Amino acid sequence: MSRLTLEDLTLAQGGRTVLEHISGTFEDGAITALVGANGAGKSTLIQAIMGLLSPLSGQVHCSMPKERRAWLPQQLALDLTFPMSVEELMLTGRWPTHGTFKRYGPDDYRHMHGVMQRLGLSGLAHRPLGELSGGQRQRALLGRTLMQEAELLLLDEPFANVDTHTVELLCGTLRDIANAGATVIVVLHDMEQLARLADCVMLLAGGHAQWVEPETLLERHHAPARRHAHAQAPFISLNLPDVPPCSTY
Ligand SMILES: Nc1ncnc2c1ncn2[C@@H]1O[C@H](COP(=O)(O)OP(=O)(O)OP(=O)(O)O)[C@@H](O)[C@H]1O
Repeated sequence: MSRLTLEDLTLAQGGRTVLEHISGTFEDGAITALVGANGAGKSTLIQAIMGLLSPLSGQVHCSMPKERRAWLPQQLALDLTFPMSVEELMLTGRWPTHGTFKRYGPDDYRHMHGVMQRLGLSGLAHRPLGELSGGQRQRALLGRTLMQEAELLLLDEPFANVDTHTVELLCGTLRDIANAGATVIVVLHDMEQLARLADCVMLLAGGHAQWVEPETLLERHHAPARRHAHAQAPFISLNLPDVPPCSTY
């Protein structure tokens, strides 16, 4: 089953077309890796899926309610001078359903404490966001989406600048979120993480999208590495002219 479909989307930024004829269906419960070089249009596509950017043509069909859609932007895009604690950030996850000015009830706090425990944040509830490490901050941001009970989760490079323990925790939590039926789309640059997480891959290049199986991408990536054993690159190679399309799309 799918609650998110892209139909022949053309998207522009600043009057310039960035992506053309983008189509595809995102299955419930699947994790899709969104892959592409800098400037390929990954954030642009995310903005369109979130309803923050109107397409020039085509449509995003999304049947998840707006309050159940969550977007984790790149960490660099966040204002860390904003005076907010981990607990306050987590509780903002309740705003879409709960409203900004209503008092939080015992259920909200119970849920929050469970999420904090799961993400190893229990000792950091009152720490200002500006005093967190990259990994702690990313856990707090994911915690916010768990508070929101997101059914559509879009993450832009969630593993950038985070420690290995946090990568483990985030990967496990994202899989749990998907197993619970959510649609998860993650912008990834790292092959190891792609191998571990992705059920399918949407590759953006030259203004177009191609659906590929993760295994195909990994085989292509590792083939040159076998020939040049000392030159194995950790990041995704995007020179993939003949990648066959993903069979499920
Ligand atoms: N607000 C904007 N106004 C004008 N052009 C923009 C704007 N935002 C993005 N662009 C341009 O649109 C293109 C796609 O940008 P986008 O941020 O979607 O790429 P990306 O794949 O997410 O890149 P990165 O990996 O660097 O985050 C780029 O050429 C970028 O310069």
